[in-house]
Amino acid sequence: MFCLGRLFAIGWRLDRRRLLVGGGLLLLGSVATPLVAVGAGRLVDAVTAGAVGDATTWAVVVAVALTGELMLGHFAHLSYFELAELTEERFNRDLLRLVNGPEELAHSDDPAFADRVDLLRQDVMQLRSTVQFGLQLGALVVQVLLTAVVLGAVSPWLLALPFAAVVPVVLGRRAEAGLQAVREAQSPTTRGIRYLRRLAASPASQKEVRLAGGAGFLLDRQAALLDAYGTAMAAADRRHALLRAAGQLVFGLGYVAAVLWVYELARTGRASAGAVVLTVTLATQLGSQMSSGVELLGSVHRAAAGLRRFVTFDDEVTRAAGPARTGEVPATTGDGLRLEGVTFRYPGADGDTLHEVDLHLPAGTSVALVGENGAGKSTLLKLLTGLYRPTGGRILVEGVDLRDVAPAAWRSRTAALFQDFARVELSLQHSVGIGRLTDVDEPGAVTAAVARAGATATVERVGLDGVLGLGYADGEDLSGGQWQSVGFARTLMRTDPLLLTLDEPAAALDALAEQRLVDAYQATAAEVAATVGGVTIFVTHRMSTVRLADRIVVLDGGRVVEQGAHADLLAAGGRYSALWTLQARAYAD
Ligand SMILES: Nc1ncnc2c1ncn2[C@@H]1O[C@H](COP(=O)(O)OP(=O)(O)OP(=O)(O)O)[C@@H](O)[C@H]1O
Repeated sequence: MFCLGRLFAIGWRLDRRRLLVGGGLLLLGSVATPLVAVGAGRLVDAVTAGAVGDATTWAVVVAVALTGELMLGHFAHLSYFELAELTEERFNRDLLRLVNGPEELAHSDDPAFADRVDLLRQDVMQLRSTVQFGLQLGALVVQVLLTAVVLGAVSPWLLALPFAAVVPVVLGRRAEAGLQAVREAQSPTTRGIRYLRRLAASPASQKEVRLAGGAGFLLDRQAALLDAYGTAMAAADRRHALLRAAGQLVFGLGYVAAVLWVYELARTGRASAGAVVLTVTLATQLGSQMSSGVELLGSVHRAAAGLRRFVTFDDEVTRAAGPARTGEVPATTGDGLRLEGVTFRYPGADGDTLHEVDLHLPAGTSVALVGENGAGKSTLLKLLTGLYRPTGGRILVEGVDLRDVAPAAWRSRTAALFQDFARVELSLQHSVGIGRLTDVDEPGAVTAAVARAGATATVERVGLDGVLGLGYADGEDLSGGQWQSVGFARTLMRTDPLLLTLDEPAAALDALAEQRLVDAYQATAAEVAATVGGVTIFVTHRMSTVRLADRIVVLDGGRVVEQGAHADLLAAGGRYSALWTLQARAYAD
């Protein structure tokens, strides 16, 4: 009832006219159903008595009631279909808000979070029609009450039949709850099945799957998961079916008793033939009403569970966000960035990825971050850009703890190109422009960023209005390197960042494009250092680029093992020197 109350309130706010029209039409329709039974009974009595006039009247009543029942349901459907669309849109918006709600990204690494979002997506589809189900349920209750009144008028004993109809409804509801619990417990398996399907069918992975002849392997894994899912659901379905059958048996026995009883009344002259027809019709209608009731209650029950998940999720997101942080980003950058004993562990991970990192990056410094695969370079950037919070230690911006700064304020002063940069399949103007939303529709700003990123050739080919990618439109697909240049241009939309980070931004670029990128990076680094004292961090394995930085930081196993200028680190003869010599030798050979 909590669910229906809230959904009706939502429906009322979304479109009260449609809610009232849909509800009104269904209510009228609900009167029509028992009227058909009453009319049929009276018709039989009129025919047996030879009263042609009465028979005609009741025949018309039955015909009108039958037509009305069908038509009203049809018109009601038009109203609540529109309402369902609005409801779905509202919950989708809510879901997007909640998924993006937590200020940090830590939740998105939690598999349980993905499970929940998956379930919520399914819930939206359930919730969209719940107002309709609620209205139909209401109409059904009115029908059953009217049926009870009419049956009671024939014989008070017949009132037992509506009660017998409640048994299957209750048992069906219990069965549905059990089924739902099993479905939820199977969520990781269904997620796995969906993932394998995507892996086998997505254009990105299909090439490798095909070359490796891996389709069979993936199909086998999928079959194993489907098997596990099928076994769990089949057992639950059996229990569900047994409970429902038990309920229907109770009603069936009640039905037989009611028919025998009214037959007995008629045989002993205490009821007319019309009363027998009336009772049999009502009892039959009650049977189908009961089935609809079980279905509708099941749907409402599922929607209630979904709505509860939404409410709990909302509470948790709000709680996780903690009190709103309103601190300003310090205006000047003399001290720059400091990391003090920064430790970080991914949610659910067994160990720390970063250990007690101490770093001071004065304002205006250009930094190259070096280290083997898995050393923690990207993780450090995620912490610095405020996407994750350190699990220990603190990050200071101009002496202000990042924890006290409003996340949105800090993000608005950072610009980043991540290793797994997004391929934003919008028009080139928007794909780049969303790097700074205030200028998203400014062709001048986008053209300038594109030029600095060295992606002018892409604009010439596609045009600013040309859609990138083939995801949903007949757009222009780009090569990996071109996508990366577009991502770089997006990053450069922010012209005054206090922190600019590029994580292996040249991984997909050809030698010429890489050189252009390095030049653009250096120019930007110098510019932001001079104008706002911005710190720039470049992650790369290319030592010729690394040497250009003011400061080189070497990470190993999540620890800073060396830092300093190129010449000092070479002279120190440590890890950096070894890496340098290795690459230099490779080039010399
Ligand atoms: N979302 C995540 N959840 C759990 N562990 C993660 C996650 N992302 C990274 N890790 C782990 O953290 C460690 C550091 O990863 P990170 O991506 O920071 O390394 P990296 O130095 O950038 O490596 P590369 O040079 O390969 O890009 C790795 O062991 C990785 O498995």
